[in-house]
Amino acid sequence: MNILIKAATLPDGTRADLAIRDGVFVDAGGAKASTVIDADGLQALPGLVDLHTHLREPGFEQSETVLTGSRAAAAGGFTAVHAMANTSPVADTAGVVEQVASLGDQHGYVTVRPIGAVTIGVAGERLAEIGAMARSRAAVRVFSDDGKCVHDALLMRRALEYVATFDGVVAQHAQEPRLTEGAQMNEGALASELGLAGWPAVAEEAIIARDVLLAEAAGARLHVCHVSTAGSVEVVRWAKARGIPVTAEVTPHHLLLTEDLASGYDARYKVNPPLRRSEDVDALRHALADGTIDIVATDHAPHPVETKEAAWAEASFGMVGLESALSVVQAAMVDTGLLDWVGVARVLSSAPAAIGRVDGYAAAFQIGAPAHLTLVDPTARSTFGVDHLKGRSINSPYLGIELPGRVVTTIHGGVATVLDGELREPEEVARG
Ligand SMILES: NC(=O)N[C@@H](CC(=O)O)C(=O)O
Ligand SMILES: [Zn+2]
Ligand SMILES: [Zn+2]
Repeated sequence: MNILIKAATLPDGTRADLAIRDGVFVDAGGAKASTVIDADGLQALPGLVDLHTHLREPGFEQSETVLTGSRAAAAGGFTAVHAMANTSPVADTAGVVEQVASLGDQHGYVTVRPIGAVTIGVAGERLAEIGAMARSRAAVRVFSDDGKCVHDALLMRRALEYVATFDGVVAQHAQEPRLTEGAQMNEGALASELGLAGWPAVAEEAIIARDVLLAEAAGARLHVCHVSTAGSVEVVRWAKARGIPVTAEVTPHHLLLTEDLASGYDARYKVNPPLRRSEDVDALRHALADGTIDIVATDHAPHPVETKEAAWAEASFGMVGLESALSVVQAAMVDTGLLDWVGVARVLSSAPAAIGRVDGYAAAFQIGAPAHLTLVDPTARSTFGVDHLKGRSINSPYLGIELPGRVVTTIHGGVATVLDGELREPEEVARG
C-alpha cells in the first residue's frame, strides 16, 4: 500500500506532505501513490501508544478480545497497546504472553505488547516467570499485577531487582490493600453522605513513596499506573528531583472527571483508583504539562453491561477509554492551553513507547521510520455515543457528552486501519 498524505499539519505546526511505501515514510517528492489522503486542516500525530490496556483475552472474551480491543484502539488513533496481565489464565508465563502477542499480529490493527504479571496468578505471593517472559518471543519489558497492588515489600524489591537485569520496568497499581478494604469511591464528605466506603488518597501515596525508595535501592525502573491524587504528584516530583528512575501515568478520566459524578450512583463512574476532587484534577493536569507525569494511559477496562448496571457497591470497577482518549486529552489539556500538539505527541506516543521499549516511535515522520500515524480533525465536535465505541463493551463515562476532536485516519506500519473515520475490516487490512 502506497499512501500519500497531502498538506498535513505536523505536531510542531509546520505543513508537509507525507509519503509511505513498504511500511515506512519515504521522500514525498514525486511519490506515486495508490491512496491519496487530503489532510488539509488535519493534525498529524505519531501513532498513539497505550501503556495500559485491558484486552481481556484469554478468559474474559465477553468483555473484550484482542481483536475487538485492537479495533477500539485503531479507532482511537492508537497503533500500539500494552495488554494488561489480569486475564484468565493470568499472563504469568511465556506461553500466555506469546499467545496474546501473536493474536495481535494476526489481526494487524495495532502492535500488541503483552505485559507480564509480577506474581503468579497476580496473587501477590510468589514471583512469576519474569525472566522467561522477557526472553520469550513476546520480549516482555513491562511487568504488572494491575488490578492488584504488589503490596509485599520484599516481593516488590525482588521484582525490581530482577527486571533491572534486562532493562524492564515494574508498573505498580499503587493501592495499599488494608487502607482500601471495601473501598467504593474517593474518601471524603461525599462518600460519607452517599454511604459508600472511602478510598483514601494516602493508600495510593504511601505505596508510591515506598516504591520510589525501593526502585532507588534496586537501581530499577518503576512506573506508577493511574496516578490520581495531588499528593501522589508531590511524591513523584520529589523522586524525580532525586534522580530516581520513576515514570508516571494519568488516565484521561482522571484529567476530566471528578468524584461528584458518583452522586447518582451510576456505576459507569466507578473506577479504580476512584475519581477524585477538582483540586486533584488540577494538580494532575499541571503535572502532565510540566513533565512530572510522563504519559497519558487509557486504563481501558471493558466490562459487560450486567456488571456495570448493577448497584454501585456490586458493580465492577473500570471504564473503556481507547476510543475517547485523544478527545479527552484535547479537552483537558489542549483546549485549556496547558499542552500543545508536540506535548500530546510526547505524552501519548513517544514517551509511552520509550517506557515500554517499543521500537519505531522515537523518530516520528522521519524518512525510513515505520509509518505509524494518526490524523485528527481538532475542529470537529460531536456528542459521544455508542457508535463511537468499536470494542465489545460500552462502559464509557462520556456517552451523551460533547467532546472535541475526531480521528479521521490511523495508519499502522503503512497500513490504513481507519480511513475517512471508518475502521477497515481485517481482510482489507491484510490485502493492504
Ligand atoms: N481500573 C479499573 O477500575 N479496573 C481495571 C483494573 C485496574 O486498572 O486496576 C480492570 O481490570 O477492570
Ligand atoms: Zn490498576
Ligand atoms: Zn488497569
